[in-house]
Amino acid sequence: MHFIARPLVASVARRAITLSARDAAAQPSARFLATAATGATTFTTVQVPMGKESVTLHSIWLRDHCRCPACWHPVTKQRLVETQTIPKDLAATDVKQTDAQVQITWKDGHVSTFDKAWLKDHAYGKTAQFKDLEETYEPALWGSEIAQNPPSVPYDEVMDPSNAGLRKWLENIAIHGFSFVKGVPASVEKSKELVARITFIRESHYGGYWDFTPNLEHGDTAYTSLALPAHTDTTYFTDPVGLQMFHLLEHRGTGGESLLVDGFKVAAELRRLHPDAYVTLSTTKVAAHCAGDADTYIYPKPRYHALLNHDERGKLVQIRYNNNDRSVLNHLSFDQVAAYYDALQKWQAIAHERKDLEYWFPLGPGTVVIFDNWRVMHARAAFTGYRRLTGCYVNGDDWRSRLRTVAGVNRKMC
Ligand SMILES: C[N+](C)(C)CCCC[C@H](N)C(=O)O
Ligand SMILES: O=C(O)CCC(=O)C(=O)O
Ligand SMILES: [Fe+2]
Repeated sequence: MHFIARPLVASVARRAITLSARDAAAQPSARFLATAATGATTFTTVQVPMGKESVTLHSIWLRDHCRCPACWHPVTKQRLVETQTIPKDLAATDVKQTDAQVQITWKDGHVSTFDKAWLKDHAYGKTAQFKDLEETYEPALWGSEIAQNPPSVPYDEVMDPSNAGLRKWLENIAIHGFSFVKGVPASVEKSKELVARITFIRESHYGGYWDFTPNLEHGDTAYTSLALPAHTDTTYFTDPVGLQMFHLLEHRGTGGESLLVDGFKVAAELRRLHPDAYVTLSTTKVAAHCAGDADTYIYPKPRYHALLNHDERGKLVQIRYNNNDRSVLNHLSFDQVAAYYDALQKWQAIAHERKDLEYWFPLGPGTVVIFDNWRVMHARAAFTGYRRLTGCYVNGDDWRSRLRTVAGVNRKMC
């Protein structure tokens, strides 16, 4: 009986667990927020002519999005209209259209003029709510084959003020999740100048541009000569760092090779092979900490986060995984703990044991690597001897902003 029941119980339990993991993710507050969002309030609407067709939009939305210079600052692209002053029963006294525009006269005399192209982009309701109108770079997932042609840009091209090389460097990161820069003068100064082509460095309790050896200067295994398994950094920050850059300036000893693994590829494999585990790692939230220094004890707020994180359209946008830095599991139910470890080990079997997903390479003076810490995991082989690794962090928002500006992405989402 015991043996026969086990698979049945396990599968039912797993289904229940998956559901409860989902429930656990949809905390009461999320459920409350969902109902609150549908609270009924009546607003007047305007039938906006769009050529032969028309679209029904709320008057308050139209007035709130008025683009006249008194309502929307033409330079700063900031709203000036005070939304709270817009009456719920605001009525339009006249609506006129030309080929390219629609002009609405409100009963208070204010006139709002909209480009039809803008309205077409942003009119909500019938069409899908979440539109990303700006150019986005589709990730190209990779495995060990990336070694044949790793994304790289020569140093002097990145430093060229034309920004063509900088754009290539940033597009490499957006598409492949990482890029080398070769021919970098082997100094901290020149490495700092290089990263400054993107933007400012993200300071942390590790400092700004770090330059370290295995001397336990900080209470973290990165400051030892131990091997480090594939991970993303700073899972204990509320906002894990966006980029990480390494420039190994000196190593007198053996080992210490670097590894990159495409976390999005690992996630795609997990989804293909173990969809339940993908859901569990997308909905079960765990904690992480940084507590190795006497004067530092960091964990995020809110405290718990999933390993796989998606945007509002369900697109995977962030891997948050560092098994060494994960905190004690004391907030899950008995069954959720089992489901979590089952899913985690399925993730780890792909992330840590699939040679076909590993890209090992040697760092060294002159070779800089930079990677998207929200997507690409990094690791290090154990090493001996004196090893001086330098590098820095960069905020995710700031490197993505720099890419948009050098790529001339239009600002349709303002
Ligand atoms: C990069 N640097 C050596 C400064 C810090 C390393 C921090 C390592 C930490 N366990 C984490 O994963 O975030
Ligand atoms: O020493 C290395 O090559 C990298 C160590 C590491 O993971 C880190 O510093 O974040
Ligand atoms: Fe790391």
